[in-house]
Amino acid sequence: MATAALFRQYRLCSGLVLLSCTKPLPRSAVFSPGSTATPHQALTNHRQFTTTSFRTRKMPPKKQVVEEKVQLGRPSNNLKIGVVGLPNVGKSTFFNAITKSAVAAENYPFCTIDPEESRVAVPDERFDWLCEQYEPASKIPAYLTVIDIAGLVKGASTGAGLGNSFLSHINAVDGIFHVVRAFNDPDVVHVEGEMDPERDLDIIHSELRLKDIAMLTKYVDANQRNIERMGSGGSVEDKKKKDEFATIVKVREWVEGGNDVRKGTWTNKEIDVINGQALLTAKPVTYLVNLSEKDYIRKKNKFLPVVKKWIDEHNPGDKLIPFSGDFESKLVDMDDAERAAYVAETKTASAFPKIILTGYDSLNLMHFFTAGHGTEVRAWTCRKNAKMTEAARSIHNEIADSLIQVDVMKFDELKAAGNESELKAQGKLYTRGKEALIEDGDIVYFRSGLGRAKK
Ligand SMILES: Nc1ncnc2c1ncn2[C@@H]1O[C@H](COP(=O)(O)OP(=O)(O)OP(=O)(O)O)[C@@H](O)[C@H]1O
Ligand SMILES: [Mg+2]
Repeated sequence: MATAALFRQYRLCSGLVLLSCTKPLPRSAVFSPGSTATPHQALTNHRQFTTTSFRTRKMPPKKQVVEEKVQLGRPSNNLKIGVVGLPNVGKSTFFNAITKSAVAAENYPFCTIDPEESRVAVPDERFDWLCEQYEPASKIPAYLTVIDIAGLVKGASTGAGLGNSFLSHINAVDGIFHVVRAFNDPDVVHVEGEMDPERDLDIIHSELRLKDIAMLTKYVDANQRNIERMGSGGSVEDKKKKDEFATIVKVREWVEGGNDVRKGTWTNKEIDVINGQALLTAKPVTYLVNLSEKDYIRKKNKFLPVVKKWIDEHNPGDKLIPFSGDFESKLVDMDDAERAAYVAETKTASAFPKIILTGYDSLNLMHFFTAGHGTEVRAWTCRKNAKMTEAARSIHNEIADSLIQVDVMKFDELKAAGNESELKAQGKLYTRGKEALIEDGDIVYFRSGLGRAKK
């Protein structure tokens, strides 16, 4: 009763103080139940504070509004990466080994026709540490979805090989693992005859670009007359259509100039238009160079510098990772002890952890964790720079829609503290609002209107 009365008084008094001020009060000036100052004294203190501070303090610089950069690609937490390349270069061999699947991977071109999809766990030492700490009944890592796609040949964009439809399979993925053959095995047929990774890169690169040009041209042809009819004036809607048309023409010129869409510098408005077109060369690419086992173990292959040079010239900044389909297939078929012995004997490790992490990163993905003692430790995938609400959406829409606030532990601080109770005792359990950005590796607890977020 007494507390309620005090609280009412506090609200009334502080309301009075705040109402009579034009500027927000500094913390020290606000009347509070614990303070010995009366509301009047608090206000006087505040006035003294503001009068002196006007003389001595400079006005803070105006805050610059930084426009958030729109990202190329789908804004989803469930992105997929497709394995692309010429026929018979080892795409299905790679897919089988990395996803521990068993799709047909035989020595003849167009062995794969329909796309195959599978998931691979994203390796993360932080996840392993959390599992040791929380001893959960269920351990669910983050996953990357990989899709094995049929081989492309020269002229695919105009229907050659098994046709244009294969390019539409690439349309359905968000990023590309481009497999380049650099193993020289006369028994494995090469669709172009001789080995020549530079030519192979040119073929895939130009087929993807030609398909984009065809899609952009289709748009231009369908809209040109309409845009011309609009003239220079027009409604807001007309202006929007004209801007969109101008962007498409600009993007087509860029691609016709031999460039991939993802390497252009685009404004946010242009990116919105590009994202509406699902262009193939807008997708991020990681180049995977398939070596013989011998070359992979000795870390030497005459084609590697050629591929590197090609990437630097055409798509600087894109990642190149050498691997060996042969070596990886062998490792997958071994049991743990055999694998460890083979890795030690050859002094060579699998390229897969690096490939998975690079692919995941190229899609702008990261993960955060939920962890409960004895229950579940789980890594959830979301886009980099996601707000708490978007991150919550990767768990459940209803949690995102009724999110109130989030308890956050930082992984490094948790590890340094040793456990959750010690971390809390150190005051390092943070509360974040739903608009705050989530960071890679955060261990979170979403507090939503639904009650406690399911772990
Ligand atoms: N690093 C390697 N060294 C030697 N042979 C390899 C290597 N990688 C794959 N191969 C062999 O190449 C052949 C073709 O492989 P795979 O079926 O995986 O190719 P693909 O790219 O999926 O072909 P397609 O486009 O026809 O589906 C298989 O016989 C496979 O064993
Ligand atoms: Mg295949």
